[in-house]
This record gives sequence, C-alpha cells and structure tokens, in this order.
Amino acid sequence: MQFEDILYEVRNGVAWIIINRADKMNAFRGTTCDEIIKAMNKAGYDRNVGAIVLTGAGDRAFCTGGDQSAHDGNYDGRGTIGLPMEELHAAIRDTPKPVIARVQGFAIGGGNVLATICDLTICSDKAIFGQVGPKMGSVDPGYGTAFLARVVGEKKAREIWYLCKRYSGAEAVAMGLANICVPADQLDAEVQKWGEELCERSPTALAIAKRSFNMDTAHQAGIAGLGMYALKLYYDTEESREGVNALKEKRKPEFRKFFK
Ligand SMILES: CC(C)(COP(=O)(O)OP(=O)(O)OC[C@H]1O[C@@H](n2cnc3c(N)ncnc32)[C@H](O)[C@@H]1OP(=O)(O)O)[C@@H](O)C(=O)NCCC(=O)NCCSC(=O)c1cc(O)c2ccccc2c1O
Repeated sequence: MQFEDILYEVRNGVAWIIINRADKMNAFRGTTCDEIIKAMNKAGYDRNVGAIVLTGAGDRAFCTGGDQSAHDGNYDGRGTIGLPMEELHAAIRDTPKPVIARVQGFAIGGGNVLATICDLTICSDKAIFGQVGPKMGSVDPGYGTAFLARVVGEKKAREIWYLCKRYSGAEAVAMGLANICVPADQLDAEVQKWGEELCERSPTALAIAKRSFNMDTAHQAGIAGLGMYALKLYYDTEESREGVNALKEKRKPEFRKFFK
C-alpha cells in the first residue's frame, strides 16, 4: 500500500502509523485522513499486528488538527466539511486492536481529539495538549467535546474547550488525558514496550474489551454526524472565517465584529 501523507511500519508486531507532514506540524488534510483510515483498517485486520501506535513525524508536533492552509470555508477532502472526520474517528474506535497515541510536542485542535479517542496515550515531557476551536472558528461537535468530558470530567472538558489553554504532559496525566509522561528520549522505547506487552495479551479478549468500552459512548457518533451539518453552516459565516483569516495573518481574531 502506497501512502503520501503517512508512514506505515510494523515493528515486532506493533503497527506504527506516523503522520508525515512535519512542515505543517502534522496537520491533516483530506488525503491524510483517508490514509490513516486505510492504515487503521490494514493494521486492525493483520493477524501479525497486536497493537497500533498513532503519532506524528519530528519532535515539534503529534498533530495540530485540520490543515488551515487547506481550509477555505471548507477543507480540501471529502465529507460534509471537506474532511472525513466521522470516519477517521470511527476507524480508531472500531479497529479491534488497542491504539496508543504517542504524543510529542503539540497535540492541538483535531490532533488533541485524535489523542483523546485513542485507547491509550503515552506522552513526553515536551508534550503540549490543548484545544483551539473557539479561538480559530471551529469546534468538534462529537467525540472531541462529548467524549472528552467522559475522559477528564465535565468541568475540565468545558475549561479545555471554552478557554483554549495549553497543558503539559504532567497535567495531562493528572487530569486523565494521558496514561503516562516520560522523558522525551525514552518515549519511543516506552511506547514500543507497551505495544509489545499488548501483543502478549489475548487479541480476542482485547477486542471484546475495546468494543465493550466503546459501547457506553457509541451514541456520540450520532451527535458528531448531525453536528457536521451545523459546522458546515458555521464555516460559511464571516464569524468562522475570521478565525482562519486571523491565524493566516498571524493576528488576534475579532469574532464579535461578525457575530449576528
Ligand atoms: C500549533 C501552534 C500552537 C504552534 O505555535 P508556534 O508558535 O510554536 O508555531 P507556529 O504557529 O509558528 O507554527 C509553525 C508552522 O506550522 C504551521 N501550522 C501549525 N499548525 C497548522 C495547521 N493546523 N495547519 C496548517 N499549518 C499549521 C504554521 O502555520 C507555521 O507555518 P509557517 O509557514 O508560518 O512557518 C500553532 O501553530 C497553532 O495554533 N496552529 C493552528 C492549530 C489549528 O488551528 N488547528 C486546527 C483546528 S480545527 C481542527 O483541528 C478540527 C478538528 C476536528 O477534530 C474537527 C472535527 C470535526 C469538525 C471539525 C474539526 C476541526 O476543525
């Protein structure tokens, strides 16, 4: 399988899916989403793979969400908003293997959502977690908000989305957003160790456990699907475009000027 935006490697039974767009801080465009979906399915149904790692290339970012240079009212791919976000999130949740987010640098916006949805998160002491949606004219109306509240609790999730603060790896562990934080030079070894340990467990027991954990929040896919249509309408407003424009022009957005 040939990929343009990602790398796919199997290391001793652990499949590594690496977003390979370091120049864009591993932001995803349509192609990136489609390739991650394919890779999740490939790893999920490969009998020689016991665990999956999702990460980004380089040390500056895990993933900074939607590629804003490919965002002009809509993103550049397929789906309601020009990115198949519902399918990407479903691919991570539905693949029958545990998915570990390996977080170095920024896990911001949709990158933060991807890490949240993964089964486990291992981060380095250089990791920075956070949301940017209301700062740049977007929001994730599904797992990124509703599921986050299940992970870190309602108050913290609302703080994360409303205030768009940044959080260290240690803070992410304290709030339950990450499982463990290790020094940056030990991150790869730690992630591979967890992956290989998962390979020793019964794959069927893990698959059933994963489905069972997912069951409790499966209805959130409905909120996401419906919300995408609301988001599409929002992206067509001056208020939302102000966020993208301000980011490109490296200035503070003035949303209230456009609020109707
Ligand atoms: C990540 C940052 C906080 C880093 O700041 P810093 O000051 O360290 O670095 P720079 O800002 O100078 O960035 C360096 C370089 O990288 C480019 N870049 C960074 N992020 C992106 C990006 N997302 N898209 C395109 N390019 C990016 C940046 O432009 C610089 O390039 P130069 O050429 O100028 O050197 C900071 O960069 C930052 O805040 N980035 C933007 C983050 C962002 O807005 N992300 C998108 C949010 S929306 C989203 O992700 C999203 C997610 C979902 O899950 C959704 C689900 C459903 C619906 C919608 C969703 C959605 O919209």
